[in-house]
Amino acid sequence: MIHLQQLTLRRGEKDILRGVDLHVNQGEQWTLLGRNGCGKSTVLEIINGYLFPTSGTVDVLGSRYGQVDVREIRKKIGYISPSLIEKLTLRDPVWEIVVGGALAYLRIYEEVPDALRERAHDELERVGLRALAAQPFGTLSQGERKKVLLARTMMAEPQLLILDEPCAGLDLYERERFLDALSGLSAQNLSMLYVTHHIEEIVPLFTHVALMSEGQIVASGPKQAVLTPERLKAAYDLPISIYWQDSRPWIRVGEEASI
Ligand SMILES: Nc1ncnc2c1ncn2[C@@H]1O[C@H](COP(=O)(O)OP(=O)(O)OP(=O)(O)O)[C@@H](O)[C@H]1O
Repeated sequence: MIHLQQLTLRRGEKDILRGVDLHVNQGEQWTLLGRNGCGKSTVLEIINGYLFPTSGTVDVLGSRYGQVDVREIRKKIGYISPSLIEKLTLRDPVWEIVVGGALAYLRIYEEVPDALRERAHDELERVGLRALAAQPFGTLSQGERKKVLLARTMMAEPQLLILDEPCAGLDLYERERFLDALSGLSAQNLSMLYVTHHIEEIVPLFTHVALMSEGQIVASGPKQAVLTPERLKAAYDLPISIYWQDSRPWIRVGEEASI
């Protein structure tokens, strides 16, 4: 699904990426963790074809970037970036925002076929928001808006879902509802790459973790193998205790590493 090999990205005097390797296979659901500024969003922008590495190779959904029209690949990728909400029109009804995902439009200016309108309502149903379909997008809570983005993204039937800190700014309740909605969407033919600062967001849905530090992936693989106190300490420069409950990790910052 995603194969990044030895990616580097240099901007001026700064090496933003310093040899990133990442291999995401079909049916795997990944989270990408790392401190502020370590290069996570840059990696996502490269995968979406908005940034090009200085060196290294990028293969996404079987195509090598540089040899294909990335706009074609982008149609198969659902990308929920922090700036997406700002591009949408707050007075548009929720169902129209969702329909826009199928047409790759930010606003709808044409008659929407009934079948598409129905699909938008079905996607809203999947994330538990059908009742809000006619409401202006701007009247929804932050958590509801994030779930609308999810429904919108699924309209394009992506094979890859890339989410950059989708739960940022959500309260505990909204965060859990969002993660439930995301878990409800998971399917064998959909892979995810989810960036977060919060280890407890690595719900059972997620199978793999990549840990980034200073422009490199310092560990990657099945989540239980990667999320060890030693590795987290190295990545975050803090003593961190971790314990698992129902395949979900919880952390505590502190010296006593044996919870
Ligand atoms: N155009 C640019 N020119 C110079 N430096 C840049 C440019 N774009 C990004 N950077 C730097 O690259 C580094 C990585 O940024 P990036 O946004 O990928 O980090 P991140 O891990 O997503 O951070 P955060 O968790 O804070 O969102 C940062 O230090 C940032 O300042």
